[in-house]
Parts: sequence; structure tokens; C-alpha cells
Amino acid sequence: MDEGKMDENEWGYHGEGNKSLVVAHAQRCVVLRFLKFHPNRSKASEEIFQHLQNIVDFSKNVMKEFFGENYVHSGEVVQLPLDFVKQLCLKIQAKRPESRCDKDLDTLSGYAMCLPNLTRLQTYHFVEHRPILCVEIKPKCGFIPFSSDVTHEMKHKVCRYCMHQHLKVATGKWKQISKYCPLDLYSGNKQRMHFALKSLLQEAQNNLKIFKNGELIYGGKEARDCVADWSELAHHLKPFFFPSNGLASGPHCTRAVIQELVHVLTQVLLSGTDKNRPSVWRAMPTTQGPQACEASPFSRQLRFQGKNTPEHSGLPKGCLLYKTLQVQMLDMLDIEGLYPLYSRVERYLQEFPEQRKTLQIDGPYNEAFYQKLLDHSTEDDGTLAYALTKVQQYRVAMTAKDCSIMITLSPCLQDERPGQRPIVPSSKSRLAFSVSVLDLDLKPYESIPHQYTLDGKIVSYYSKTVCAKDAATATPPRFKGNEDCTLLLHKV
Ligand SMILES: O=P(O)(O)O[C@@H]1[C@@H](OP(=O)(O)O)[C@H](OP(=O)(O)O)[C@H](O)[C@H](OP(=O)(O)O)[C@H]1OP(=O)(O)O
Ligand SMILES: Nc1ncnc2c1ncn2[C@@H]1O[C@H](COP(=O)(O)OP(=O)(O)OP(=O)(O)O)[C@@H](O)[C@H]1O
Repeated sequence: MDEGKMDENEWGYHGEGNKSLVVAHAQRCVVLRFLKFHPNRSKASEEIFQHLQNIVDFSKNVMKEFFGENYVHSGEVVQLPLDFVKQLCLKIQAKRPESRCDKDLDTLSGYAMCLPNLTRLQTYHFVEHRPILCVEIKPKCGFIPFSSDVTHEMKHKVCRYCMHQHLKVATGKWKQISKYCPLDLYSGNKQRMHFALKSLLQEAQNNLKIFKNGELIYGGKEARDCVADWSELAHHLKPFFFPSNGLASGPHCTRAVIQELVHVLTQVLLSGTDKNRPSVWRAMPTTQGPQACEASPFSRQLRFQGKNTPEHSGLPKGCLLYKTLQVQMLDMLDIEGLYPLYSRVERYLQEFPEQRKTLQIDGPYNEAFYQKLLDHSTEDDGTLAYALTKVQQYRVAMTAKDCSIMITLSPCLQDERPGQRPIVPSSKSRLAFSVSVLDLDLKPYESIPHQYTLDGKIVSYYSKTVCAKDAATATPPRFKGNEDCTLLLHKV
């Protein structure tokens, strides 16, 4: 990219989260990712440069080690002409969702990250002009805490995502409770995974987006606009799954296309595409803690039918979901066990603020930082070193609990030989695919007190309202017998 010759007309709004805003180049497969700040709370240019460089370093030196080289795209920091950034900011403003406009794009520093456009990422390095579909999933935390420091019994039964849904609906963030439960997606059991993916398609919230040729076609909407239109989605997807077009339109076609999508995504999520050296770090047993969440409609339905816990087939070790779960499990103590250790570090820093740098609280995120994360011991010897290791592991785990997985699918060429690139078969077509992970920015040390408070709020809201109502009516809180749970009946 020639930073000297930037033209805002070549870039368009692509998406944003809470902390960054992304614009995509119209022709080339690159995006620019800018930081966002509350009005009048921007930082000095040098600080922004350092922050972005830290994101790149953390991704390169830490997350690539955990996830494997092929899944992670670290990008680079670029300096852009201020005039370009200001014009770009004006150009995209009207495209931004209202709920994200509490923060402004940083137009003062001129720094941004340049990354490959993962919604158009082809497995070959040169640009291809083949249609491409991209499914972005933000799977959230896939395990129930196994720590003995957990004081709320409910946290051993119901996962954080399912509990949090109730608080989110009560505060108006979303209109209705999703049937998606991360534990179903991470179960490795195809039936449960199908159910989880179908639930995401029904109620995408901010956990699912679908892009076609780099354009958002599904999800990514605000609460008031969240209506799942499967027939329109199926219309977009049909050429990928039924290329010879032998399928009539209508509800039958919609169902068939959605089913194909769910099947293909499950296969891709269970595949291991990372061919690199095996990771040196010792993984946690993924069987720690309960294997299912009591609030998941899938589990509830089984219990309704008098069956015990749903099947947990386990994830294959090479797949991205497995790796994500492993990193999430660096949170071994839960926020309840972690918070006193955070307080220990905090007391030390109050007394010796100049030590912040030595302790690598704000970086550098280098090899030494990574090595310290590999210590899995949970025996507190009362030292600062122990507390610091757990705090840093927690921050990394929280990052993995909030990252997104990008899956791209593009039709295979007729004459394409197997073995050239990973291919997933659907019943009527073959699709080349790639899998990547994004949003791997290390969670700030300062967010730990917020995590602690939020955790308390989530559990107490769920216990007080949902469980109380549940007990009073003896009806399951998220699933009534007659609700649509059709995938349960579908044999795989
Ligand atoms: O705490 P959670 O689980 O609600 O996660 C936050 C996300 O909300 P979600 O529940 O996914 O809708 C939240 O997503 P939204 O802004 O709601 O789309 C952010 O990702 C936030 O991260 P950060 O503070 O911007 O670094 C996330 O905060 P962290 O907890 O990851 O710091
Ligand atoms: N490299 C990329 N290629 C294509 N799209 C991207 C890329 N990076 C980000 N995006 C899109 O932009 C959106 C916002 O990016 P990102 O998740 O990094 O924002 P964030 O503010 O850090 O998120 P959060 O709210 O989790 O803090 C993503 O959901 C994704 O759709």
C-alpha cells in the first residue's frame, strides 16, 4: 500500500466493534482498522502508535504461538495522511450504526492497522475473481468455570453467555433471548453444533455475520432491525450450495440451503487447517467442568425427554475451536479467584508505580511475555510473581473469549485437483475454505474490576429473575416444550 497516495473514494465502511472501526478497499483485499475513542478522549499520537504496535506484537508473539501461524493475521501499523483520514471519516459517518456512534474514529494520530480483508481471503495469495462467502462467528466462552473459587452455584451449571442473555434483553441491548449456547458449539458433537449454528442464524445478535464478496448480507444489525430473513439469505447462498440451480425456490429451498450451510460450517469448524509445527504449550484437558449448560435449549429438550446430559464428542485437537477453547481455559481461577490476585498486583503497583514497565503490564508483548503464560500451576505461594502470571493469563483468556472466527468459502474449479487447498464437500458442490481468527487485542489490565462487577451483576440478575420465575412456574426459562428445536430431530 502506498501511504503517500491515499484516496478516500477507494475505501468503504466495513464494520466496527466497541473499540475499532474497519474500512475496506474496494478492489484490493485489504482493510484499515482504526481505533475509536469517546469524543474529546483521544490520546497522543505516540501513545496510539504504541498501542497499535502492541496489538501487532501481541498477535505475532503470543497469539500465533497459541493458535498457530495459519489462523492469525497480525497485519502492520501504517501511517496515513491526516487529510485522507479526515475525509474518510466524513465519508463513512452515515454508514455507521447509531449505537456505535458514542465513539469517534481517531482522525488525529494518522495511525491505523493494515490487515488482509478476511471476508475476501482466498487461499491463494493472488486475487481471485471467484464468488466468496464469509461467515464470521463470535463464539464467546465455551466452558463452564471449574474453579473452586466460584461461590455462586449457578455458575457451575449455566454458562456465562446464557446467563448474560437475560441481562442483555433486560437492558434493551437485544430484543430476545438467543437459543445459542457456546457449549453446544464447542461440544464437537455434530448434532449440538448444528443446533448452535442454526440458533445463531435465527438470532444473530453480534455473534454472527455473513458477507458475500466482502459485503455484509446477514447479521450485524442493531436490536431494532434484527429480523432473520432466511429466504433472502438462502437466495444469496443458493449459487454456492446448489450451483446447477436444480432447486425450486420457496420454504423447502430455504430450508435445504440453510441446512447445507450449517453442515458445511460444522465440517469446517471441525477441520484442522493448521499445517505448522505443533504448539509447544501444554494444553488443558478440555473435559474440565460440566460438558453442557443447563440453560441450553438443546440440553433442556433432552432432559424433557428423560435423557441425561447431551453428547460431548470433543473437538479434534487441530481445529480452531479447540485452540480457542484452550486459550480461554487459561482463565483457571474464574474472575472470583482472580480478583484477589489482581488486588495483590494492584497494591504492589500503588506502592511501586515505576514497576509497571518491568512487570510488562502494558507490554512489550514479546517472547518472554509468552513464556510466562505457560505456567499452569494453581498453587498460590503468596508471591507477586504468581499473582502477576494469573492476571496476565486471565487477560489472554478474556481475549480468546471475545475473538471472532472467520470462515471463507468459495466454489471449487471443475478441474481443481484435491490437495491444492482445503476443500469441504456439500451435497451438490465442493467449496474451498479458509479459517482465521480476528480481534485478538489483549484485554486491558484496567478492565479486571469491571469484569468482576459485571460477573456479579450477570449472576445475580439471572438468579433473582430467571431462576425465581422458573421456580414459580416450573417452566424452563429458555425453552418451552413446543418451541422449535427441529434440529434435534434431524439425524446426522
Ligand atoms: O463482557 P462481554 O462478554 O459482554 O463482552 C464484551 C462484548 O459484548 P458481548 O457480550 O459480546 O455483546 C463487547 O461487544 P459489543 O461492543 O457489545 O459488540 C466488546 O467486544 C467488549 O470488548 P471490549 O471492551 O471492546 O474490548 C466485550 O468485553 P470484554 O468482556 O471482552 O472485555
Ligand atoms: N481483517 C479483517 N478483515 C475483514 N473484516 C474485518 C477485519 N477485522 C475486522 N473486521 C470486521 O470489523 C468488525 C469489527 O472489528 P473488531 O472486531 O476488530 O472490532 P473491535 O472494536 O475490536 O471489537 P470488540 O467490540 O470486540 O471490541 C469485525 O466484526 C469484522 O466484521
